[in-house]
Amino acid sequence: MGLEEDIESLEEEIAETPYNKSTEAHIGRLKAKLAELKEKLEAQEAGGSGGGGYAVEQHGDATVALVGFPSVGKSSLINAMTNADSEVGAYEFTTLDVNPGMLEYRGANIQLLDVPGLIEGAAGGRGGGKEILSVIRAADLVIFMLSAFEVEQYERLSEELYNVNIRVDEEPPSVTVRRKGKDGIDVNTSGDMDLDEDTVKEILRERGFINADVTIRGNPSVDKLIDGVMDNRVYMPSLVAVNKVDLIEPSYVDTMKAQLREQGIDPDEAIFISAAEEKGLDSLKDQMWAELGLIRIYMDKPGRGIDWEEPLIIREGETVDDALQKLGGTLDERFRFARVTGPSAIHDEQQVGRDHVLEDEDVLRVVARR
Ligand SMILES: Nc1nc2c(ncn2[C@@H]2O[C@H](COP(=O)(O)OP(=O)(O)OP(=O)(O)O)[C@@H](O)[C@H]2O)c(=O)[nH]1
Repeated sequence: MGLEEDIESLEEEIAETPYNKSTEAHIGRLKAKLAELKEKLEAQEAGGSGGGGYAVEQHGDATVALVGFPSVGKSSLINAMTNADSEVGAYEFTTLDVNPGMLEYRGANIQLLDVPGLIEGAAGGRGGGKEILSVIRAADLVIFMLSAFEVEQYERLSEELYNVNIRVDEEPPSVTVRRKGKDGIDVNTSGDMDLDEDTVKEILRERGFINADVTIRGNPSVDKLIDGVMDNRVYMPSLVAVNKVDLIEPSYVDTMKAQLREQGIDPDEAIFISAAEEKGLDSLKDQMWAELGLIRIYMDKPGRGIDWEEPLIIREGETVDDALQKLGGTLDERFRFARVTGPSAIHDEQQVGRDHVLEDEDVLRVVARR
């Protein structure tokens, strides 16, 4: 049997086995095996089509993937939000049918990618599906784009992403596994786990661990635990944008909101837009900014003063050291200390070291050796 058939028969077996305490460990083992086989298949396909996956070069400070069915308005949104002249890197995607645009917002360059092929069986690996998925996997944020008349499409979209191991708006489960020389598998939990130890052991053995210490925090499900022991899961935030709201009648709003709720989307968190009439775009940009966790650092350059026009863009939680890496050149080697004025500083011109955590709109001056 080929991998595909093996996967299919495992999926059938899982579907046919009732889930209860006495079958939990068995199901855990089957699901772990399934995850292994899928990983193998993925590696095989990536290898077969030109060697080791598709490295998508990152442009700008962050990348956002727009996913949605055909005709929901993805291209229109990219055109409305980006500057047509700044279509950096279009050549890279010509074979992938990915349509990029660069949005300049608060001094940051945010690359928007329209990935149209997703729904055409991408998760099953047909056509250019795999390449498209690797584009999404490399993104920092996913925007689910829905038409106001077809918000139920959300479910298919999120399923597709789940099936290719993209986890949106989920924290990675807290599972650490350390191999050891003997004594089998030892499971340590924080006490609130419902899964049996046997289930954990089955899953780990299936993953190839014979002797290991496993530490699990919280109360993961079988699927989450498997996520925690696999290497090919990616975690990213998402937003839901509902487009074409210019076309809906006021009387339809409640119906649409109810449909959103049925999909598990809080209507207050969805962003209602009209790409055609350029409405709601500021709010979308704002939310994107927040989800991406970008912050602006204004550099105070010797002899040139503070550059308020083109801030250095880094991420929330990053430090002076991260800023130095991003600035490049020899500043890193010559660094002596920095002076910070702004939200992260206790007082103006505070002297700080590499570990200092910066905040949005800090002014940073690097004092370096000559
Ligand atoms: N009324 C209205 N029409 C829109 C809006 N956004 C897009 N459209 C129209 O919807 C159609 C599809 O828009 P596209 O931007 O091509 O959609 P797409 O998602 O990129 O579609 P594919 O390229 O097929 O993946 C076009 O005729 C657009 O003019 C909107 O906000 N309001």
